[in-house]
Parts: sequence; structure tokens; C-alpha cells
Amino acid sequence: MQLTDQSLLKQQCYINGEWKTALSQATITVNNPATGEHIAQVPNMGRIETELAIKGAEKAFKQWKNFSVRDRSKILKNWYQLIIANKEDLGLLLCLEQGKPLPEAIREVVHGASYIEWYAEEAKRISGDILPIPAVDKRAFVTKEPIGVCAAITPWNFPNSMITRKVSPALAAGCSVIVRPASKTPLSALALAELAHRAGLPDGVFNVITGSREIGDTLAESPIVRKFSFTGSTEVGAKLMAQCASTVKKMTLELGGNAPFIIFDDANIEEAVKGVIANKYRNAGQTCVCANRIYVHDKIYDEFIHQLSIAVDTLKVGNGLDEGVNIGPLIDQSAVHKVKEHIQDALEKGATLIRGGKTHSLGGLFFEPTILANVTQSMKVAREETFGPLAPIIRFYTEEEVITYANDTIFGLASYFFSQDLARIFRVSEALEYGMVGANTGTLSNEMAPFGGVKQSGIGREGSKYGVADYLEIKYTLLGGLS
Ligand SMILES: NC(=O)C1=CN([C@@H]2O[C@H](COP(=O)(O)OP(=O)(O)OC[C@H]3O[C@@H](n4cnc5c(N)ncnc54)[C@H](O)[C@@H]3O)[C@@H](O)[C@H]2O)C=CC1
Ligand SMILES: O=C(O)[C@H](O)CS(=O)(=O)O
Repeated sequence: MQLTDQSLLKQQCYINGEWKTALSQATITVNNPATGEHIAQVPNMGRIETELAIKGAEKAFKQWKNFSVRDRSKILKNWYQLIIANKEDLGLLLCLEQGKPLPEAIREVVHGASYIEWYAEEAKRISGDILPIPAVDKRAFVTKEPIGVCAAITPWNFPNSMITRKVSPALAAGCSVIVRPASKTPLSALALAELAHRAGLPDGVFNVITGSREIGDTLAESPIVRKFSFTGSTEVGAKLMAQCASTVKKMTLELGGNAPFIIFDDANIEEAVKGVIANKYRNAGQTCVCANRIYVHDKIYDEFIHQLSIAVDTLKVGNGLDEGVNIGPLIDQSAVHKVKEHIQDALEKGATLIRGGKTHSLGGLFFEPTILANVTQSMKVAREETFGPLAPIIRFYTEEEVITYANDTIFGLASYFFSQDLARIFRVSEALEYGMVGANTGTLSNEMAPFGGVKQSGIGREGSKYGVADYLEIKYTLLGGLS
């Protein structure tokens, strides 16, 4: 791996300001999903190392919470500037360990850094309240204080921005953090730790530990860890929530999705096709906010499928390092299996294959961008999160019918629709049971907006002024004897 700054390839964990190997010397291999080649190895740590990290983070919290907000903000801004200055190297690490095309990987790095830039300023906007005077000899006020030691477990699909989206509000609030990244994609988190160290973050304030499930168990069960932030599947999120219950931790859960993408008969079809392409095939469809069901009104159904097919034909599948590639590999064989399972189930139940439908001729983990027509609500692809480059098209006839379809899921993360009727835009946006709604757009995320879901898609928000509140506790103080 040829980085401009080779020291950003870290193969040890960052704990209490030091780079460490596992006590057992055990390691985990990191492979490039595009080629299968071994690109690095990181420590396979467990309970003992995690407990050491927790102790160090507890000590560091006591120091970091007493930094002035101006000093915390300055260090976050240093970190932001170092990330931007090294975005090509960080993008290359990301592309090699996760597979997304290099330009898309660099965009993720810049997107991830935008949260640090945002929270560097939000640190200065954490304020409390002076309350009404309860009695002539008393004064009352509210202050907001950092929660304390925080833990974060992150997924493989956005190995850079999922780290910064959790760590930056925590640090801005004055907390210390221990991050356990996905074992498939740890290099981005470790490189971010190196740059945080260079930015002047005190030892123990930000820690990155790689290894076994024991890490998650230890973090979830520790009474010192007061906040747990998890991004990943609903199944695992629920398990962690149960584990954290024994020590009554505050939770942020960014979980699974099943996004509806509705195209009404009054939509601008060309714009809707662009929106679907930008949304559905980003990261090879491996995002929790990808359209999982595409509903198209009967009147424009055939025209939409025709135009979407033409657009899908222009997508290039390949190694993310190659020029012009739009879709990289899926993360592993189980991901390929799930896409195939959803396609097979749909075809057996009457769907029609319009484009793709099988492993790409490149083999390995590459999969053809796929379109299925005549899909129905009863098919697996409409009920489960596919997490792959599969666009299932479902026909609908009325607004009432499609809203019922769209809301018929345990998930409630992102939703989208295209319409040029203003009254309909307000009606549909208010009727959709989701944390986020995109109207006439297929992309939602930015650092100024509250990202998160309802129902079984999670708890809490990341990004915006709302994101820092999840790392603060409210304290009420009453001053008596002032007569
Ligand atoms: N709501 C959101 O913002 C996002 C949600 N996701 C969801 O995550 C899933 C895909 O990502 P995956 O990494 O495969 O999800 P996953 O839930 O299997 O794993 C997520 C992370 O949790 C770890 N993990 C798994 N089981 C664990 C356990 N029992 N204890 C502690 N840690 C455990 C994994 O190693 C990984 O680091 C999809 O369902 C997707 O929708 C992914 C990214 C963002
Ligand atoms: O993991 C994900 O799906 C991300 O949260 C999507 S986004 O924030 O990059 O849009």
C-alpha cells in the first residue's frame, strides 16, 4: 500500500496515547474486498486491554472536561485540518479496506471531517439556563455537563465518517471515547487516531481498540462507561441495548433501514432517475439509507423503468482504484448471498429481471447493478434490508395505498419521494413514519442535519445541534440563603 504518509497505516491499537499490540500478540487480518489480498493486520484484543482502555479514558475524562471550550474547539479544528490535508491517503486506506471507489472514499473522508468542523464550533454553543426565581432568597440555574466515558462500536460500510460522526460531538461535549471499529475495516479509525494525536488531543481522550466481541461485552458491562453509541444492524443494536441495561447507560443507536423511494405520477422522471441512481448504488447499495423499495405510480411505471435501465447501463463495476468505477465489490460473501437470496425469492414469486441479477463477470465479490420489476410487498426484498445494488420496483395506484405500503415496516430511518405537487409534498412528508424524509432528492446526509431513525431504526440523532445533546447531562442547581 503506497501512501504519501506511510505512517498513517497503523497496525496497532491506540490506547492512552500509545500504540499497542494485543497481550496475546494475536492479530486480525484485513483484506481488500476487491482482490482478496491481505493488506494489513491489527491486534485481536479482548477484555483485559479493554479494561485498561476504560481506566485510561476515565482518567483522561477528568482532565479533558476541564479544558476550556475554546481549547477543545482548537484541538478539534487542528484534527479537522489534518484530516483534510491527508484526505487522499485516508481515502486510499478506506478504498482498500472497504472497497468503495476512491473518489467516493475521499468524499466520505471530507464528509466525515465536516462533523469535526461542525462540532468544533458547537462546543462553544453548549449553554444552560437561568430559571425563574423560586423564592426571594433563592436562585436557580441549569448547566450542561459531559456524560463521561463513552464507548462506540461502528460498522464496516462507512469506516471513516461513522467514527467522526460519533467521536466529534463526544469530544466537543468534554467526554472521552473508546471506539471499537468493525474488524473488516479498522484502518480508517486507526489513521484518524494518529491524526488526533498529532492534533494535540490529550492521551486517553480518544482510543481505538480492535478485536473480539469481548471488547463490546466489556464496554457494555462496565459501570465506568456512561454512554454507548452503536451503528449497525437492528439485531446487534438490540443485543447491545440489553447488555447496557444492567448499568443504565445512555444509548445512541443508528440501526437498520428499509427506505421507501416513491415516484408519483406528477414527478420529474429524469430527476427521479438521477435521485435513484445517486441513492441506490452509492457504496454498492451498502448504506442504511439506500432505497430498499422503489414505488412507481402505474401511469409512469414503464417509462421510469426504461429510463432507469438506460442509466444503470452506464454504471461501471470494478476495483475502486480504477478510473471511472462507480460500483466496487460487496464487503463479503454473506453480503453477496443476501442479494442473491432476495433476487431468487422475488423471481420465484413473480418478479421480472430487467437488468443484472448475478455476480459480475469480474467474479469475487463484484455484483451487477440489478433492477427487478413487478415486485410486491410480500417478497423478502420488500421486508428485509438488502444492503446491495438491487433496485426492486413496485407498482402503485393511489397516494393512500403507497403511504400504507411505505410505512408497513418495523424500520423508520430514511424515506424519499419525488413529486412536483406542493400540497402532496407536505401531505406525504407528514404521513411518512421515518426519522428522515428526502423530497425530490436521493441524498440526505450533512453535518448540519439530525441523522437518525424512529421505530426499530434507532434512538438519538447524529449531526446538527441535536447530536451533541446525546453526550451531555443536565444539572439543576438551587442557591439558597441569599436573603
Ligand atoms: N443507521 C445507520 O446509520 C447505519 C446502520 N447500519 C446497519 O448495519 C448493518 C450492516 O453493517 P454491519 O457491520 O454488518 O452490522 P453489524 O450489526 O453486524 O455490525 C456492526 C458492528 O457491530 C459489531 N458487532 C456485531 N455483533 C456484535 C455483538 N454481539 N457485540 C458487539 N459488537 C458486535 C460488528 O463487529 C461491527 O463492528 C445493516 O443492517 C445496516 O443497515 C450500517 C451503517 C449505518
Ligand atoms: O451507514 C450509513 O448508511 C450512513 O449513515 C449513510 S450516510 O450518512 O453516509 O448517508
